[in-house]
Amino acid sequence: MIGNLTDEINTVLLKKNNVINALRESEAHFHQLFDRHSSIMLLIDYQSRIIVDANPAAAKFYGYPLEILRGMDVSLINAQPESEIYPQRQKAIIGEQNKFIFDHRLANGEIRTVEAHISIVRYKGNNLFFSIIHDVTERKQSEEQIRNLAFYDALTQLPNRHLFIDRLSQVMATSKRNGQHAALMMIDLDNFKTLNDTYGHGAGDLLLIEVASRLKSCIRGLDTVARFGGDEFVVALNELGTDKNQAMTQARVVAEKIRTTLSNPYSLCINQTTNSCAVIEYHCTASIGVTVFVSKHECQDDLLRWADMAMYSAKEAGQNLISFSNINL
Ligand SMILES: Nc1nc2c(ncn2[C@@H]2O[C@H](COP(=O)(O)OP(=O)(O)OP(=O)(O)O)[C@@H](O)[C@H]2O)c(=O)[nH]1
Repeated sequence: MIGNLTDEINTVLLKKNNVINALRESEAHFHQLFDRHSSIMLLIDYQSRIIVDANPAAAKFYGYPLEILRGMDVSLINAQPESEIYPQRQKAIIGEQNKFIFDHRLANGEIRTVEAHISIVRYKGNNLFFSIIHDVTERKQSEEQIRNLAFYDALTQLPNRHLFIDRLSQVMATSKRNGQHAALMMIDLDNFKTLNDTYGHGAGDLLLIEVASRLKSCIRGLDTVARFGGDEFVVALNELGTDKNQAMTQARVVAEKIRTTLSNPYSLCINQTTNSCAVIEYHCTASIGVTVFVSKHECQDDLLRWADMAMYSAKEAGQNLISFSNINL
């Protein structure tokens, strides 16, 4: 009887030892993998936000000695405010999301964009984030460049026609919702071709860049200015008054500001191919067509056509003028 019991106890103890050995072996395997892997890996206690463990690849990437990185508060690495990190952390804890984009600060102060693949592991009795980090800074920059090429004019950095059409839809939707008027302006430079023909394309480019900057200075943050192409620019004014006459006056004030600002002399640096640069003073004006609308039944094409027609009326009436479309009023 006692002999049987001793055998059973021995069997249980043997099994327990086997389990402990297996666990130790598995932990040793994990650590070997963790230490030798070329991917950046962090184990973070998500309660205290302390980096419990980091591998040599992480130390190399972040630029801290391993013994400093281990035990460091992860908020020293996070370059974003806690208010942005907190909701992400909660999603990782409940397993709703496991891939995140963060800005991480290296020891030398440089900010890198990283993609963190996070899973929850139990390690030495604690629940930890096991985070595998990929540096995606260059990829994000390329994506940003592609986005810029698709939506922004390369010369002036203003939104292009594509982005403007989208913004105009938003302006129309806002007007439909709140009953406030909005305005669309078509701005075309007068005799711009002469500048290109006289001083070269480079001088023309400089003027277009300056025009873009002056246009931006004439509008509010909620308005949009874009380059439609060539020497043609467009402006959308948002949230003008609900009263038609008031909205017309507001649009006229902005159009007049644009007209006078653009007609101020331009200092252009020509002959940029050589090291010397001759500065010329150039005068250029613009013809402006305006359509003021409260979005009910109008479609974008009509608005653009009306503003365009008004702009041509201004050109035909002698240039450097503002003309209002009255079709939709
Ligand atoms: N420098 C430069 N010129 C451009 C660019 N895009 C278009 N152009 C030139 O802009 C000019 C536009 O021609 P028009 O619309 O006839 O210009 P305009 O002389 O202002 O004529 P009006 O509008 O009737 O006053 C052409 O000479 C184009 O070659 C650009 O990116 N840079």
